[in-house]
Amino acid sequence: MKDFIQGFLNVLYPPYCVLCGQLLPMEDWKDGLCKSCAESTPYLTGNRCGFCGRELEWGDICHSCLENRPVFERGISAFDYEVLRDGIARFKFDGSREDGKVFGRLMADFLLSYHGDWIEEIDFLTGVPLHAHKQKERGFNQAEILCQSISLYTGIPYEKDILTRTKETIPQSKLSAKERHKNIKNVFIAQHCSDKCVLLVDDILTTGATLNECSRALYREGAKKVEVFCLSVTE
Ligand SMILES: O=P(O)(O)OC[C@H]1O[C@H](OP(=O)(O)OP(=O)(O)O)[C@H](O)[C@@H]1O
Repeated sequence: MKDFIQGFLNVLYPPYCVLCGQLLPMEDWKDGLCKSCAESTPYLTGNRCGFCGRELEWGDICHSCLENRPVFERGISAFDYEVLRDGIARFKFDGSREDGKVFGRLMADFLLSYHGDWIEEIDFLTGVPLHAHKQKERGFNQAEILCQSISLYTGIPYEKDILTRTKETIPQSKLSAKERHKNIKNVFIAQHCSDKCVLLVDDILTTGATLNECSRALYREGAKKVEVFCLSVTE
């Protein structure tokens, strides 16, 4: 009976790979990934900017982070946004939380595989908050789902409600780079982070303005160190 119901659900909602979107026969479905993406997950590795994770030809910091030097200590991103564009849209805008849990699991795998040395010093993870109205409308906060999953697979504690977004802002995705910095200025407040090393999580880094403003708020409340971990970074 259970198999019958599962088979029926698979016809209604065929399983697909959260990374490439390919529809999958059940036997090829492996924890939300197709065989090819599971065997060769397109993580961002190699020489990367120490703040945003963009590829570098030389040096330690990309042009964009040199121009607007982030206040956070360092940062990493697991994927190129172009690879995840459709997947993030399914997660955030179609409400596919299960996809978000897989993304979080992949972030945990990326952290453990390539930046394992970060884990020891981190006191807790926290996510970029949505404004209460937007969270009600969306039904969830994408960063929270990522944090829960990262915490589950790495053992790093997840602390909710450390950051609050005090103003309902225009989505960054609708604005130019210059407007984004202005739009997000002073909209976050933080609590319960004094003397803590915080790993701040979000889904997309474009200008870095959002993560930077959250970091400012955390430092204002006495955080010892803020490090940033993003699911994806744009070109
Ligand atoms: O690096 P930045 O230039 O600051 O942009 C990144 C932010 O933009 C997106 O959110 P957005 O405000 O568009 O809202 P959303 O959650 O509805 O996508 C994304 O979720 C990040 O939080």
